[in-house]
Amino acid sequence: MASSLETQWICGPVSHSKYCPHFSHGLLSASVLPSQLVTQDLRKTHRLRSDLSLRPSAHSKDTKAEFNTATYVQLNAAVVAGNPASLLRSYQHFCKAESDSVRKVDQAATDQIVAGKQRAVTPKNHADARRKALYQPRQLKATPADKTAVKTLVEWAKELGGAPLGLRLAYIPLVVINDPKLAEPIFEQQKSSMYAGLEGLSGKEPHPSLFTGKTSAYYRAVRKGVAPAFNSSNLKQSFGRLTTLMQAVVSHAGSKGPAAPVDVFAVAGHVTMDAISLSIFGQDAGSTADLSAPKPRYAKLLDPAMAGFTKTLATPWIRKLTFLPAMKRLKEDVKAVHAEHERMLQRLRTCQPPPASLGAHLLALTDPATDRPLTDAQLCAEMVTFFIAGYETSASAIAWALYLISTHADIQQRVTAELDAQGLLRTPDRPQPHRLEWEDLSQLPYLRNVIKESLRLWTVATGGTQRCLDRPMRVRGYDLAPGTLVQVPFYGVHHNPAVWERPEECLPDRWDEPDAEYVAAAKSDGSSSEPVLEGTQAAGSNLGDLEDATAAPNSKQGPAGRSAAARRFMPFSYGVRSCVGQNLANITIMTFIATLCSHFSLKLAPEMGGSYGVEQSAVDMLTLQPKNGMLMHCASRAQ
Ligand code: HEM
Repeated sequence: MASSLETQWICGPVSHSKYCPHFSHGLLSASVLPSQLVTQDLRKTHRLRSDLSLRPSAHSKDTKAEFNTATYVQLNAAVVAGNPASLLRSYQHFCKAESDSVRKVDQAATDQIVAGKQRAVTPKNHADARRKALYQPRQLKATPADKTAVKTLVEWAKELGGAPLGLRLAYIPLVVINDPKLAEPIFEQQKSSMYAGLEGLSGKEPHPSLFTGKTSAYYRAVRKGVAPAFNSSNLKQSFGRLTTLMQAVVSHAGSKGPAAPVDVFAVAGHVTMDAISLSIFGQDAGSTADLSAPKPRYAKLLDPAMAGFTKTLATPWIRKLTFLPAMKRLKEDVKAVHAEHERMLQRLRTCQPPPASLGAHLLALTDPATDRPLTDAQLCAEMVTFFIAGYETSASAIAWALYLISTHADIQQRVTAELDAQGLLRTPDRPQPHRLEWEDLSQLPYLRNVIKESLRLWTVATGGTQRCLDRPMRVRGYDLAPGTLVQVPFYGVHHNPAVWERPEECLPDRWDEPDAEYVAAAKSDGSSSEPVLEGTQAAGSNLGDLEDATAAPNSKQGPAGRSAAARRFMPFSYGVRSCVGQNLANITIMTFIATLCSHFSLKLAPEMGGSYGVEQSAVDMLTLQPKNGMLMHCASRAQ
């Protein structure tokens, strides 16, 4: 007998509404997660921590009532990820932040005593100063309902590997699932209405795009029409120009010398912007010509408008309240970006992009409703989508992979050895290695493994996908009603200890295992003896005859001989609405990293604050980005 999820909701009524700039947290903290819930998480993670025999914090008694904003954000992320390991890591960040701020207070007191001002340092003053440093005060009180809620949340997270978690989004049930087996049929459901919140960004006349729209006849026509632009033979045609862009990166890093750090995230942003421009127009956008600029010109316009839209995704109506200074600013940002989109559209209509390009495929599309070419509004929405979906995501993926390489000497050494074997490594004896060629890409399996491991550990699309159920579904004995929102956070899936061995460790060799992208049969079958899903159709593509550039990596077939295996690796999502640009992304990431590592040895700059500093600076703005860039010292291999 199924229990009704309605009686099992882990959250009490929404009692807190804190605006939070991070999408997946913003989504929740704006309307779902009572702050008390998070407070209680802290208490609970104490237990998790001691379960795992970690040293208790000196301040553990104080954490029950107050904590700082950074921790709040971190823990929200962990809750969304629904994963005990991630909760734990967040808590460790919290303890480290705590001890850093307290250490500063202690140091100041010591300095005063040394300077002969010991009378100013009374025990009370000192205790007050420590307390103030510990918490940017946020008084939070937990209700009994919250306590029960958190117990359920953490117990579920721990025992079920995080799936499913029930929350409420503005009183609409939201279920978070990070068990790949349970998540599989969710990918057949329509995207939630949240995506439509991005639609005003492309132009004055908003139109659903490949990314934001529901799976409709129009959607299918567009996907079918653009997918061939991302197949190997078409991408191969612009590969030479991509490697030319990379020569500019090599010159830029070389000109800095080993002493001055290079922000590889910013540089990658220039390259990915040009790569998408190349793909659409057959010409780059000139971004790579000025790699010292912090951002490409278009990104300077797009990023503030995108950030404003992201923050208001769950509440798009708020954008109309232009008497609010933030909304007035957003209106101006959007106006500027619309003007730029207008220019880009004119360029697309007049530049005659090469036949293999994405632009040519876009211009050839027809709307099945009218049987006519796309209107300006439609074309603009599609064109802009590719920049929004592809530019920053690919740059972040490059930055995270380079971060792993630069902080793991053994990994960097193996990447280098592989490049050397291909004659791609610059050495004193080989000052001019051969330029990366298309055929080289398939000869770098270890680098490919490193990139996959990085996409898993540093899942760019952290929050994953959000779908809306169009029919009743039963998930692990819980009945979900039509209209329930279901979120599959890819970060949570990729860190789920129920389906990954040592999920928090960077182990590129795991990808050498056969079927590494799928849940091991024993685990997926053994995780639950009850039927986990009922009332769902068998998993299968809705795309019919669609020629999908991503068909192979997202095949629903699973590994040979195990057609029902669930896919656990989904950096580009899964199934019908998976990333159409993933081939371009993979090629750009691989080309960037192979070229940079061929010419330079990489070391994370001390300014980043080591791994701790990097992890602390990761922000989730729809995608996981290194907020402070990714500074690296690039030492030429020619010396
Ligand atoms: C590392 C880089 C990238 C990552 C991690 C990534 C990830 C994703 C994910 C997770 C989705 C599904 C989103 C959802 O369901 O909410 C998606 C969709 C999409 N991506 Fe990417 N993406 C990347 C690069 C690109 C590039 C380079 C392009 C094109 C230039 C692109 C174009 C798209 C489009 C158009 C969609 C919507 C597809 C559909 O619904 O049919 N992406 N991407």
